[in-house]
Amino acid sequence: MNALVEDLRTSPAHGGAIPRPVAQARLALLGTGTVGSAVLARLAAWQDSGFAPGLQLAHVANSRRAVDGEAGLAPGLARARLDGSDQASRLDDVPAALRGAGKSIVVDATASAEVAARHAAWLEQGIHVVTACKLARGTSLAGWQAVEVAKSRGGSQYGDAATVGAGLPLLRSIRDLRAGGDRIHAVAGVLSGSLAWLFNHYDGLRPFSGFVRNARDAGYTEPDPREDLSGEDVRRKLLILARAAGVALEQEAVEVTSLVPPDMAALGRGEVDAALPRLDPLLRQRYAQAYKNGEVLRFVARLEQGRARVGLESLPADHALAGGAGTDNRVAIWSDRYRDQPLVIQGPGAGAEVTAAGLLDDVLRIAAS
Ligand SMILES: NC(=O)C1=CN([C@@H]2O[C@H](COP(=O)(O)OP(=O)(O)OC[C@H]3O[C@@H](n4cnc5c(N)ncnc54)[C@H](OP(=O)(O)O)[C@@H]3O)[C@@H](O)[C@H]2O)C=CC1
Ligand SMILES: N[C@@H](CC=O)C(=O)O
Repeated sequence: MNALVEDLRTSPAHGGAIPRPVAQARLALLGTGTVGSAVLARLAAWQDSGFAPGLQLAHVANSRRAVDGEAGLAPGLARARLDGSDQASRLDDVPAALRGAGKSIVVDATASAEVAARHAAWLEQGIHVVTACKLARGTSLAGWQAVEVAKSRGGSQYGDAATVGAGLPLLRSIRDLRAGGDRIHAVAGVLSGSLAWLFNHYDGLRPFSGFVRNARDAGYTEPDPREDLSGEDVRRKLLILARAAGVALEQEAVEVTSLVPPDMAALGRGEVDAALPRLDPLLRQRYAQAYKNGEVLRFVARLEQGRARVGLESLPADHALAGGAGTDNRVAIWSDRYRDQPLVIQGPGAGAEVTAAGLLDDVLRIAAS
């Protein structure tokens, strides 16, 4: 914490977390990797402190196994129960596992297209979906529309705060502005936590590929880091933001400039790590050019005048989009209200804990609604 700012946790006025009276809700957690494990850890801490006692963990699954708990699984023991389970993971089993008193909520902490393809069907059955995965709303326009239709047919809610900015109040702000009668004019910024981290750390001396491995090991990248490096993950985030802003873009409408050379894009997933050094020459050259101009590299997404694009830019170091540190996303939003000076939202845009917190904020909101 910044030494100039008083840490409120040490202030006598600080009362800690307020126990939250939520109506009963049954959760199915899909995915127990980087993000899913942090969801379990947060639920376990809540259980110990008595926060949100109405939440019950009814089903936990990864791609291989599943475990059910009619009376609720203890979040702190769920991983061990899952590892010892001989029940196969089957998405068809999820609705039955959620049956019972209270609201039913699927928490999608996977990067799976197969799981994303179920979101609309679950919503249509009245099961709420909270997701970190962008594949249902951030790919085809038809997929986005299917979620909208299913929500209204099922009277269900879709929690997507964690899909952009790892839970930063980006989608919420855009929706609140529109709900207040504003029109969004433009959105521009750094939307990738891993690419932010990479370009905040890369020094042009040590190989870029080494930094990619560090970002992956820290849990910032997608399970396949090419999703980040190719700009595809940022394309999805920009599409989700654009659609929330009222711009119904098809995915092909976003111009994406990838950092991944074609020979690396064609490799199987298991071959990617050894091939990462193929990134190094291009990045060394782009860094040297920017450095010579007194500039910095940032991977920027822009939605301006109906045009959407994503790619690496060389920006003056004092440019409005060049600020931030670590995994910070930094996004500027122009609207009727913020015409000259944009609304700027900045904060960590990747990482297990912030993403899990974003997911569970949506769970609490839905459970309490
Ligand atoms: N990491 C971050 O900072 C952020 C991530 N996200 C999003 O969160 C999602 C998860 O990312 P992350 O945790 O890093 O990924 P991981 O690869 O660490 O974990 C993915 C999990 O999904 C499981 N899975 C895959 N298919 C299925 C299936 N059909 N049914 C049930 N579980 C399945 C995997 O199972 P198995 O263990 O068997 O392989 C694994 O446990 C991604 O969509 C990502 O975009 C969003 C914001 C930030
Ligand atoms: N890989 C993503 C994680 C969050 O969505 C990123 O780097 O931003």
